[in-house]
Formats: sequence, structure tokens, C-alpha cells
Amino acid sequence: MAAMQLHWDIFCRVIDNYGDIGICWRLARQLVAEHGRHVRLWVDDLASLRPLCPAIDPSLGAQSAHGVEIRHWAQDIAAERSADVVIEAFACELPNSYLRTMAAATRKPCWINLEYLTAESWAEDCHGMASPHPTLPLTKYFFFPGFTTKAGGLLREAGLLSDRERYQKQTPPRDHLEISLFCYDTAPVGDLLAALANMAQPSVVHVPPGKPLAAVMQHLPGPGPWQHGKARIEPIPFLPLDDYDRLLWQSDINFIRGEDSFVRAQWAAKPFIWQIYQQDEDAHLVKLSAFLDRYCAGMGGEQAQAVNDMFTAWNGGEPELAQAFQHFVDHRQAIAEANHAWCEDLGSQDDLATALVNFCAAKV
Ligand SMILES: Cc1cn([C@H]2C[C@H](O)[C@@H](COP(=O)(O)OP(=O)(O)O[C@H]3O[C@@H](C)[C@H](O)[C@@H](O)[C@H]3O)O2)c(=O)[nH]c1=O
Repeated sequence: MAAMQLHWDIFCRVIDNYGDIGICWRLARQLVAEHGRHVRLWVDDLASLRPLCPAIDPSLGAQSAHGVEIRHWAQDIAAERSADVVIEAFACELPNSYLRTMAAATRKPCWINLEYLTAESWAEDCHGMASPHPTLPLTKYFFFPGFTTKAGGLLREAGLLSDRERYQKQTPPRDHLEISLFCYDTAPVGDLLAALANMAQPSVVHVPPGKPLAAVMQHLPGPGPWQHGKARIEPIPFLPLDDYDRLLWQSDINFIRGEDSFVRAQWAAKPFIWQIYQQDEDAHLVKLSAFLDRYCAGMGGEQAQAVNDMFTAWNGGEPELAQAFQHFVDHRQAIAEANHAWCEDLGSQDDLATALVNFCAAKV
């Protein structure tokens, strides 16, 4: 048997928001729990991990949670040794001192650049590509998450889908719509609130703190909760990672954003509306449409139109939001069924952690 790559180092630089750390933390936890790896997670901004994992103390240079060794990535890190596998998340650039330790190792580590998720087909072409370091005896591999077996999969814990199914079976039926609203403050939240206020069906909207709540407060007076026509709008605390999953599972419609909550909404197998993270020169719109092409391919024409219109309106395009949202709600049963099939299909592929473990093992 080839030597098991036991020691893994994951480096995460927090750009903004929670996506980078959410993904790295999730991956680290899973490598420990499901693959028996020893993982050190190096994070430059520990305060951003705290909301996802309240057990940690951001003032500590080294600590452990869920079996993961969490290290503060300060200016110059002192790593006694390099790991067998080194994950550089989202091209965060490894510290020079660490790179030198890697280069000096007798058995060179498997060095991975974990990339952002995109449904664009070029990502499948670039998945697994090697990039030799210009001066050091090291090779970096590009690892792309993705929606097909040609890419590196999506983060999905073992047992996640069965836990979700069990949980959803216990959720009692109700007359109103349960909605979770996780978005950026650039989303047309005022238009959504107006649409919900005027809908025939009552709704309860759960709003996490930060940008979603700030966006709501631009349109409603005081700190909330609010009764706004037919809609009850409720601020909620930021939930630890696994509690947030359960919110997605129990909601009828999830507004999600960025990358990690976007993936979690797909595992929830409920209708969701994605606000994509904005990029320069509108690069994100190409990414949005690449996802819509794949995701809607298995839907009927009317549902696909409703999903396309709502995603486009929510990301600042035409048509008008109130109309797109009504259309989306009208089709939500059929959209939910399509989501189920989409989720089953994705769930039959290797998850990202498994794909990564196998990929690295093959590079030894
Ligand atoms: C609302 C909420 C979110 N979360 C988690 C789910 C996710 O792991 C995380 C949010 O991450 P995302 O959904 O990816 O959205 P985000 O906007 O916070 O992160 C973004 O950061 C940018 C820098 C990246 O380029 C984007 O791709 C994206 O990842 O927060 C909770 O744990 N509890 C909560 O209550």
C-alpha cells in the first residue's frame, strides 16, 4: 500500500465575508472526521471563523476544534515541518519560509491550489493541471470543484443527504412560506419585500445579521421584527455551520449567496435563489449563466424560465423582480422536484474531500 498522506496543511486568507473560511473549515473538519487525516488549518483572520465555529477563541495562536489543529497565520509562521499535502486555498500564496521548508523535504508534499467553484467548462479543462515552481523543486496542481465528474466535486459530508431527508420528513406541513434570506446588500431586497407583502400567501422571512439585515433595514423602520403586509420579517442570529444547514432544510425557499451557502442550498434540495459574488467587468454574469445552463437543463420549459428570470432579476437584470418572484413561487413545487433530482445526481458523484484525497494519493 502506498504511504498514506497523513498530514495536511490548509492555508486560508480571508478576503471578505465568510466563504473562504467556511469552505476551508468544512474541508478541514471532513478530512479529519471521514479520512482520518491530521489537519492544521492556518487562518490569517480567526475572528471570521468564530461565528461558524463558536468553540474557538480568536486570540489563541494554536488551538484545536473538531479534531482540527487551528493555527493563526501571522506574518511569519513557524512551521516545524511541511505536511504531506499542502492546500493553498484560492491562490492565497504560501509564506516563503514554508515554501522553503516544503522544498527541503525529502519527500516533496503534494501542493494543491484549491480554486473557486464555477460551472464554466474551462474549469474542467484546467482541473488537475500542473504548474512547476520556477525556481524550487515543487509542483503545484490546480484543483477545481465542479458539478460533473470531470472536475473535483462539491463539499458534501458523508451522511449529509440522509440526515437531511430524515430532518425534512419530520418538518410539519404549514400554510405559510418559510424563507431564508442570505444575500449581499446590493440585492433588490426592497422589491422582494414589497412582493412578499402583497402576495396572497403569508410568509416568514429569516434574516441573518450583516449585509442581509442591513439591506432589509434600508426599507423597514427600526430594528425589527416587522410585519410587512403578508410577510413577517425576523432577524435571526448568525448560526453555526450545521445549524445553518437545518435552516436551509426546513425553508421553502432559500436565498443564498457566494459559494458555500450556494452549495449547501443544493444539498437542501429546496428551491433556492442565488446572488452571485460580484466580480470586475461583470465576469460573474458569465459564471451565473454557465450555472443556469447546467442546472436548468433537466427542468421543464416553464420552470426553467421561472428560475432563469428570478436569478437574473435577483442579480440586477431584467425582468422586474415582483413578477419574476411570483412566477417562481407559482412553480415552486415543480422546481423543488427538479432540485431533488439535481441533488441526487450531484450526490452520486465523489464529494470534494474524497476526490482530493484520491487525487493527491495518485500524485505520490
Ligand atoms: C448566514 C449564515 C451563513 N453561514 C455560513 C455558510 C457559508 O459557509 C458561509 C458563507 O459563505 P458563502 O455562502 O460562500 O458567501 P460569502 O459571501 O460569505 O462568501 C464569499 O466570499 C468571497 C470572498 C468569495 O469569493 C465568494 O465566492 C463567497 O465564497 O457562512 C453560517 O454558518 N451561518 C449563517 O447563519
